[in-house]
Amino acid sequence: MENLKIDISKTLSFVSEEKVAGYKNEIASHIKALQEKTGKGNDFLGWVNLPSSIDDAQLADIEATAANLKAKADVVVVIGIGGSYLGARAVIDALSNSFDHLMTDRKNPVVVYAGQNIGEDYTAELLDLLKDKSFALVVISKSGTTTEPAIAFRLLKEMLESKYSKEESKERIVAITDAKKGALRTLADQEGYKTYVIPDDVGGRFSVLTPVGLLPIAVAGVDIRALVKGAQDMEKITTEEAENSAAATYAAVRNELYNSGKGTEILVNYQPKLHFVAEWWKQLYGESEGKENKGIFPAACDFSTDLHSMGQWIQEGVRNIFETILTISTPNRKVEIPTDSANLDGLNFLAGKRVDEVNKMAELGTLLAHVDGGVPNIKVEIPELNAYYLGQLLYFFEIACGISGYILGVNPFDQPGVEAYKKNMFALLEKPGFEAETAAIKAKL
Ligand SMILES: O=P(O)(O)OC[C@H]1O[C@](O)(CO)[C@@H](O)[C@@H]1O
Repeated sequence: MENLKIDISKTLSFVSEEKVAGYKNEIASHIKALQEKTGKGNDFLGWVNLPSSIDDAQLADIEATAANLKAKADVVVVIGIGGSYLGARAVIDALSNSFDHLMTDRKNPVVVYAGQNIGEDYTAELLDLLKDKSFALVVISKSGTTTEPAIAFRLLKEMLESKYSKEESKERIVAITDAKKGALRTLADQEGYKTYVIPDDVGGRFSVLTPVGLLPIAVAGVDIRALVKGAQDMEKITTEEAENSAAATYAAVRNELYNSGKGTEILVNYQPKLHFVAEWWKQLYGESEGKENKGIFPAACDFSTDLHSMGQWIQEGVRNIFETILTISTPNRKVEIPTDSANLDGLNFLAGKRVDEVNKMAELGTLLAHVDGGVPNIKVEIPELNAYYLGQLLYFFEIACGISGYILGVNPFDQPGVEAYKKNMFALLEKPGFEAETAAIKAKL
């Protein structure tokens, strides 16, 4: 059976193969440090062997809860932000019909999201939508105090409780949070909600394979067993192949590109369903590496859509970028381009070809043009877009991120910089306890 593959040949006119291979010894020691939990941030390494630790009972319990929510609700609102949101959305969007929300005759509820922004119109429109819908809530917050999901949960819980009895509402809320501490844990225990634990040693951006991701993904009807199996296999492959693995190669080449002045990486897809995989990847790499005034800036583009907006910049702008193309060998569906007798658009030369053949030539043509234009290209390829290969891909990016962060020399498992905006926001909102910060910030305005 084929596995995820990496091809770095189109970076090798920019960085030397010897230099990329030269990271191997260092990488071997970083993988050992991740496995043995001896490196920086070692109290947040629970994700490293997470796939292989997931057992049948855990999956069965999540599937049972998902079935319960499916039976009760037409709409399930997943409340969370950052790592408590992006993993679920990445997998659900990648594996659902592109027009899922318009599908009738459904087997699974529509999953919608809240608490990932503080847009008042978004919030009002969601509340309007839910008035006439049978709905349930999956609230996800490790800390239980993150402002965005806490506001959304307060509003949605109030609405749920006014629509159903208090007792029924408890059956329609699942909380995923810390085992012992935090506001959400306290509330969930008081109210008797069904809960799942976010392990202490798994940070938000590495939590997609915990109930944080698995429960919403199961609610959407995705096969979580196949997803976990893919991640387990990639864990095994990476452990066995270590410094010769695809993850090690990715970590090495992106660091070598960074050291040669390429400070921005654009994750490129040719399947719009992968848009949120890129959003998940952006948080994974951005929060892990962007610190101590260092780190590759993780950006993303959906091609060929964005070739008609960002293509000019990528082809001819500042030469400080490289691309990582996420490619799917074979699409799940088949559509052939028809013949047209008038041929006014001149496309009869494509008649009988599959749409994906055109897409693949757009991909190859773009790759060659961008490399000629001074943009190194890495290619990460999975055979098909399904739960199994997505599981491989998620773990591949996670382990490569850990290795890459250690090469960079930072602690890839903290995110101290995220607190700055929160502190200012609380000061501006005059949160009790922030009196000194309020006075200081008001003096700046
Ligand atoms: O699950 P919580 O505690 O609400 O945090 C959500 C997100 O906020 C952060 O702590 C900071 O953005 C992320 O790491 C995390 O994924």
